[in-house]
Amino acid sequence: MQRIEGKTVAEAVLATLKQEIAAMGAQGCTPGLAVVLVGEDPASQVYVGSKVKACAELGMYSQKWAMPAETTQEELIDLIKQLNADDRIHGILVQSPPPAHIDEEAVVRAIDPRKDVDGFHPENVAKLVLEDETGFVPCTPLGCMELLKAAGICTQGAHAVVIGRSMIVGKPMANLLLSRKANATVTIAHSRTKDLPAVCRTADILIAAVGRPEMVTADYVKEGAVVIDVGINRIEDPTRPRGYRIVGDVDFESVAPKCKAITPVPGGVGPMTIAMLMSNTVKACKQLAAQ
Ligand SMILES: Nc1nc2c(c(=O)[nH]1)N[C@@H](CN(C=O)c1ccc(C(=O)N[C@@H](CCC(=O)O)C(=O)O)cc1)CN2
Repeated sequence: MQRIEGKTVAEAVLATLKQEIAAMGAQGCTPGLAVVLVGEDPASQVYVGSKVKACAELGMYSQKWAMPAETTQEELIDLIKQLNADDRIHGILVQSPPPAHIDEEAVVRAIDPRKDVDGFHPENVAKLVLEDETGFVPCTPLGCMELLKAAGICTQGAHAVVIGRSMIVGKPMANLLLSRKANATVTIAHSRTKDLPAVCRTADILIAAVGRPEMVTADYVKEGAVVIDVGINRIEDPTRPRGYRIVGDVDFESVAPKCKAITPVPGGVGPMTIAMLMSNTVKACKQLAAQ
C-alpha cells in the first residue's frame, strides 16, 4: 500500500511557486490574494490563517478581511466590488461556508471571474466543463488530480467513483476525471445512490467527498483500488489537547490494507487545497498582466 503524502507534494508545489513568484516580482508583478471571512467559525479561521501565512511564505501580497457575522450581503458585495477594482489583488475568495443569511451564490457571482481563484463563478464552472484552460478550477479537486499524478496513478480508462455532488468538490472532481486529459469513466454517487457500497466497490479510483466521518469502510473498497479522502471532519476527542481530532470520510485503518494507494487525513488532500490556491493566484496574476 502506497500512502500518498499530500503534505510533501504540497511543499514541492509551493517551493516551485516561490521561485516563480520571485521571478515575477523582479519583473514588477507580485501576485496578490484577498481572503474574506464572515463570522467566527473556528475551522474557517484556521483555513483563512493558513492561506494568509502561505502568501507570506511565498512572497505574495495578501489582504485578510475578517468581517462580523452580522455583515449584510450588500456590505459583503460592496467589499468584493472594491477588491475587483484593486490592481494589487489578483485573487479574491470568500471563505465557505458564510453565515446562513448570506446568499453564497450571489456573492460568488459578484467576484470578477478573472479573480475567482476558488473557481466557483459560473463562468469558471463553464470553462471547466468546456475544458477551457484559461478558467480556474476549484482548489480541492485540482489538488486531488495533482496527488494522483504525483503518486503515478494512471486515470486513463479507469473507473472513478466520486461520492458527493457538491459544487466545491464532487462535480468539479468528476469533470476533471472525465476530461480528455484524464479519460476516466466516471460515476457520481451520493446519499441517495442505491447500494452505495456495491457501486463504490466497482471503483479503480474512489474519491470520498461526503462530509461524514469515517463513513467509507473496507466493504466499500475493491482490492487494489486507489482511495482519495477529501473529508476533513472534526470529532470530539477529550484525550487531545484541542478536545477534538481530524478524521476523513474514510475509515483509514480498515480501508488502507485493501488499497494500492490512499491519502491520509490530516496530511493528504487538505494541504493541497492551499497549494492549489496559491497556484491559481499566480495564474490569475499572469493572465491579468497579459491583458
Ligand atoms: N472559499 C473556500 N472555502 C472553502 C474551501 C475552499 O477551497 N474555498 N475549502 C474548504 C476549507 N479549506 C480551505 O478553504 C481547507 C480545509 C482543510 C485544509 C487542511 O490543510 N487541512 C489539514 C488539517 C487542518 C486542521 O488541523 O484543521 C489537513 O487535512 O491536513 C486546508 C484548507 C472549505 N471551505
